[in-house]
Amino acid sequence: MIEISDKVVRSTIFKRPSNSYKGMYGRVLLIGGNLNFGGAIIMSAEATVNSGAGLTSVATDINNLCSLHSRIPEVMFIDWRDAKLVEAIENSDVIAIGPGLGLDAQAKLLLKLVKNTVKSTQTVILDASALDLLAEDYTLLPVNAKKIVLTPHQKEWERVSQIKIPFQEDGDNFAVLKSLFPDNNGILVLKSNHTKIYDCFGKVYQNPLGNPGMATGGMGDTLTGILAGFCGQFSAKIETVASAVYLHSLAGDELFKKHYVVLPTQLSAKIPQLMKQFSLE
Ligand SMILES: NC(=O)C1=CN([C@@H]2O[C@H](COP(=O)(O)OP(=O)(O)OC[C@H]3O[C@@H](n4cnc5c(N)ncnc54)[C@H](O)[C@@H]3O)[C@@H](O)[C@H]2O)[C@@H](O)CC1
Ligand SMILES: Nc1ncnc2c1ncn2[C@@H]1O[C@H](COP(=O)(O)OP(=O)(O)O)[C@@H](O)[C@H]1O
Ligand SMILES: [Mg+2]
Repeated sequence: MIEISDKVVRSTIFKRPSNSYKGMYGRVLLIGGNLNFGGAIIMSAEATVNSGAGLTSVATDINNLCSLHSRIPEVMFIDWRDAKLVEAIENSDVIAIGPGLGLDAQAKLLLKLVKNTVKSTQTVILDASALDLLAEDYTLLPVNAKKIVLTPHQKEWERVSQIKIPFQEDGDNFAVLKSLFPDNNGILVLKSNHTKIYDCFGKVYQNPLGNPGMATGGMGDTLTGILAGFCGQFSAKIETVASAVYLHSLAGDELFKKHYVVLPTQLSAKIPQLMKQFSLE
């Protein structure tokens, strides 16, 4: 097991060349946010924009349009019932699906659409409701993607893996990963107070940072947004995923020094400044 350190983050985040343009830093599509959980996908989107994605789009329920645009004008909106969504999936480098998605027929349809549309050049992140849908039907896993990142909290992983909490053996998690991803293209971010990240080749990173102030709804949605931003800009490998997890907790720890509770949106706002520091070190 490797403990994630500043060094991993420094090797991930690079100084941007002066001739940079938005097309170089990833087209990210986030899918989620039903009538009840619109805030979840808005928090993800805020994190994706703050973590430097070149272009961020959100496919969500039409009722979220005004709140999304008034909160984050940098983000483009797609009605998730619009047929244009297929094109949006095809044109994205990273697709993250799940925050606030829900478990109804529309949610299943969207996950199936992602599964049937993604190609071997794209990265897919599955979080929250998408993981619960996956636990009910493993054929929904978008195995054609170049990389598939699963980001369950403990309960979600229990449902997907059918291993009971507490997860004591890394070997059990590797076995499930191997069975889900015969092409070895999966990464597992098993979230907890000491999040662990596994690939299919036996590598495991552990996050030394984080704090109980982060036990706030939306904190995982925010991590998903950062992961999507990082995978869009930097290569979609385990070190990039580990860097996103580490930076999320580092931002949380900075806030926790002076705040009893760490708010996901305040954490997001800290990300650009931290990325700057790591790009200079
Ligand atoms: N503002 C919003 O709109 C929010 C919407 N959310 C959405 O709500 C939907 C349901 O997600 P939830 O995660 O609440 O529901 P889940 O039912 O998946 O998880 C909560 C349950 O898991 C148990 N649990 C055990 N270990 C846990 C651990 N380490 N961390 C978290 N829970 C643990 C809890 O006790 C609880 O019973 C998802 O679509 C999610 O994205 C949440 O992300 C919270 C914020
Ligand atoms: N006590 C804690 N210590 C460190 N990190 C925590 C703690 N509680 C929660 N977190 C972090 O917050 C996030 C919670 O994710 P999740 O449960 O999916 O939240 P949500 O679905 O509400 O957005 C994870 O990244 C987890 O590691
Ligand atoms: Mg979550």
